[in-house]
Formats: sequence, C-alpha cells, structure tokens
Amino acid sequence: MEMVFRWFGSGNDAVQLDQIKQIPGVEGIVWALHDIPVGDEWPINRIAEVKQQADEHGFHIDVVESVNIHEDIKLGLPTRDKYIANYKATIKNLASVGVKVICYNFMPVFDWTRTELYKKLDDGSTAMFYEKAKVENMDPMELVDEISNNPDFTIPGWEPERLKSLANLFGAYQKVSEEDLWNNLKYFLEEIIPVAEANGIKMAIHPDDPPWKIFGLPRIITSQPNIRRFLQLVDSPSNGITLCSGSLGTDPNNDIPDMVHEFIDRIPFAHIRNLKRYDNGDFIETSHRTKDGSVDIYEILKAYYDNGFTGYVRPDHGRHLWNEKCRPGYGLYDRAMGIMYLWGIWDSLERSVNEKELAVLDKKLDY
Ligand SMILES: O=C(O)C(=O)C[C@H](O)[C@H](O)CO
Ligand SMILES: [Fe+2]
Repeated sequence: MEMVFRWFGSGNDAVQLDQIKQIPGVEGIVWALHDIPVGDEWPINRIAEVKQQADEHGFHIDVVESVNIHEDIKLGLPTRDKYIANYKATIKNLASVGVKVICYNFMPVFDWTRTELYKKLDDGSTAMFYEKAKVENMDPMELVDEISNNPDFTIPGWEPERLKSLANLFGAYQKVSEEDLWNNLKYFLEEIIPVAEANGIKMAIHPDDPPWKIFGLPRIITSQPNIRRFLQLVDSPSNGITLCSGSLGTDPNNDIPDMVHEFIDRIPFAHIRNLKRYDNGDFIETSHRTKDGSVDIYEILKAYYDNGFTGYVRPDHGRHLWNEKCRPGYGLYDRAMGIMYLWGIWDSLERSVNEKELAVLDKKLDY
C-alpha cells in the first residue's frame, strides 16, 4: 500500500506540508482546488502551483479528492453536458501533471453529514458525531446553518454559496428517484470514463456518508450489491471506487473485508478509519484502533494484504486532540497516529508471511 495524506492547500489547512513530512511513510498528498466553483474547469496554472508545492517537499500529487460533480449532472438536466465537458477538460489537465486517481462522490446536495463536529469524548478529545433521530426530525436548513457557519474553514461540500439555493435544489430532487440517479450516474460515466482511460486516470467514487437516505434524498453508493451494480455500469479498470471503511462501516450489514476481496481490482484508493456504532443508529468517529470502534481495521488491512494491494491509502477522519485547532476530522495528531497503527499492522503482516516462507524453506533444506 502507498500511504498518502489529505491536505487542503496553502492557507486553507491548519496542517503544514513540513509537518506531514514527519509522519513515517507518507509519499504523497491528497489534494484539490477547493476554491474553484463546482462545475468549472480546473485551470492548469493552479494545478501546477500545487504540484510545485508538493515537489518542494518531495511529495507526489497522484491522488485528487474531490473533483465535485455539479448538481445538474446528478439531476440529469439538459445543462449537464456543459459541466461534463468541463469535467473532461479537468481530467485531461490533471493527467498532464501526472495525476493517477480522482476521488469523487455522487451524493445529492450534501457531501458527508454529521450532527456535531466536535462532540466531547470521555478522554477529553472531540470527534464528529451523527445522531440519527436528530437528522430524521430536523429541517436540513438548520444543519446547513450549523455546519456551513464553521468559523475557521469552509468545509468541502458545505460551501455557503452553493447551499444558498438549497430550497430550489430540494424541489428539483423531488422528481428524482433512485433509479433516475442510477441513470444519471451511468450517463456521466459513459461520457467521462473513456477520457479517463485515454489519460491513464482511474476514477474512484466515494461511498455515500452515511450510506442511507437522508432528508428524503436518494442515495445509491451504499452497499456491496450496489457497488457491484455501480462497477457494471461501465465495466472498465478506470471506473473504480474509493473504498471508505468509515462511510460503509456505519451500516453493520456492510462486510468491508468481503468487499475488499470482491472488488480488489477496482479499488485504486482506500480510506481507512474507525467509528463506534450505537444500537439506535448513532455513531461517533474514533481512533483507528480496532478495539476503539466497531470496524475491524485489522481484518480490513489483512484483506488488502492478502490480495497484494498496491493502491493508495489514507487515514480518513480522526479525532481532535491536545486542543489542536483544525478542520473537523482533519487534525494532524490522530491521523498521524492512525497511520502508525496501519503501518504496525501492515509491517507485522509482511513479517509474518516472510517468516512463514522462511520456515518452509528451512524445512525443505533439512531434507
Ligand atoms: O466522508 C468521508 O469519509 C470522506 O472521506 C468524504 C470524501 O472526501 C468525499 O465524499 C469525497 O468526494
Ligand atoms: Fe472517506
């Protein structure tokens, strides 16, 4: 596995590149041009700027997260074609500086959803929390006010400008069923996957977070059968997934190690994080350690290891520790510790396999 770390860009992240440099085994940054309006083409000079910043620190920029999808594409409106044309141009621009993987999602209106960004845990740290009943009984506008008015940073997917037109968007989605969303996704993929193939890029859809319907909006990238269906929409190595253990792990029916085994050839990028599920459907993000949450991080890594996984991995969200001021979920310390936990498992898997092989060889030599 190749370790990468998400960085929101100069002046847009509390974490600096020279700090990331000190985390063992990180080879690249996962980045995006967060200020470019959704649907516009990413300019080549801005892309080159990030490449240069990464180069100066010896990082690669192989993975981009996210090139977001304009709502007109998800809604299947006639105007989608112009945004798809821009998307294709962005794919080509990114390929021209060596980008290999583009992570994106196809969730209507909202990106990931939580009800509290800084919920206090027993140990005094804070983490992102989802209260199911609250979402079920809440006016989405209230949530938007809470999340988008974060004083320190604009949160991707929750940009205040975009959410201003929320009422109209909700109205537009009333006519869009899950099957319509599948069709709109297929239309998009049939357009862009050939461009990705021609430019050596793997597209990697991120699962819906959480993987169920919220506020009556359709959601489809939620489960193993649905991911199977997604991969068949366009059956190409360039049409892949970002397998996110945290998003899928909020639903106890999702067997993530089994998904790793089934989809391994179509996983260019893995998000690995843990969370604790409660019986009432609430969940809170935890440290990466298997014992601290409900997701078996060891089994997931073992599944990757057993399948000879060589793709990109990043620790996903973490808790906020030691009073750090950071983007929700994206502090330095817990993600750095998460990486060391992942390496600890990975290195010992590697060592134990090598030792087993050596023992077999020794036995053969004895004869
Ligand atoms: O919710 C998560 O687990 C994420 O990693 C969010 C992703 O960055 C986003 O949905 C990608 O487009
Ligand atoms: Fe994720």
